[in-house]
Amino acid sequence: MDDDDHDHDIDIRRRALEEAFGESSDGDDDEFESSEVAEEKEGDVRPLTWEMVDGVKGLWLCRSFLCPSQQSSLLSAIRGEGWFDDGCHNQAMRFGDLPGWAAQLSQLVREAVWFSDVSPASGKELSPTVEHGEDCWPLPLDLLWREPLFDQLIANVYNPGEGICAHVDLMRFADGIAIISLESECVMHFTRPKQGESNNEVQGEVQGEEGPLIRVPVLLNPGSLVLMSGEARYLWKHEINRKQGFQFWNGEAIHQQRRTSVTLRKLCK
Ligand SMILES: O=C(O)CCC(=O)C(=O)O
Ligand SMILES: [Fe+2]
Repeated sequence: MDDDDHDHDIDIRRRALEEAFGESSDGDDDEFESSEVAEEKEGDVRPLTWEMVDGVKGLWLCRSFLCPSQQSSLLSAIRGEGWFDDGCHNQAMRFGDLPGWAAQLSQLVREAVWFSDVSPASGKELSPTVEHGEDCWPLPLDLLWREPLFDQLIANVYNPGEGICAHVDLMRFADGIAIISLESECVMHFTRPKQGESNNEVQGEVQGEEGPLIRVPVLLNPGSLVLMSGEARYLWKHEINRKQGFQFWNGEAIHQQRRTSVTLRKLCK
């Protein structure tokens, strides 16, 4: 991509971000936005860098997906739904037409993929352009351009110590799943049985109940976006174990606080 193309792309992305987070003309309370975000728009557009997670094909992480003010706006929008007001519920699901803020979030996911930079850390310093293969996109393009991109959301609130057991998301959901993390950071583990291909690319091996497992930890910082497709979505289980003694990153225990996440998926036809 030459400099002109790059500037043009940044321009498009800036406009897209303005549309998603800009001053609301219809006064819809449903939307999430903030004046800080509006100020940020005047300045540089933050580069959205994507990392391919080593060893887990189809797993991508964008650590800088939402800046702090966007994270606060999103949290306020979620709280504004009143789903968790009674203190008894820690999960809410919506199908079909998503609230305005979730539709905007979906749009931001699409833009984050379309205007992505693949991380040099992954050893593949590529900007995805048409001449590169599908593997260079954080989400395969047929999924990226489906309509709607997502029609189901789950908001989860986890208190310290609470997580989610190892699972593959239900087959009623199509390929291409997004997870946005807010508040406390945490480590999500991806696991799959050791037998099979691509064993030489793995970061860790442990003994699971069903035999040896390949285990790949991923740090989900607040504001990060995870995308799972293909093998990451269908062959690997994901899990967050926040019980005492399980949340470590680089040898250090993670200080746990409340964590909120939004998972966006599409129902199969
Ligand atoms: O809360 C998360 O980060 C993951 C949620 C999840 O995996 C699910 O709801 O299927
Ligand atoms: Fe899941």
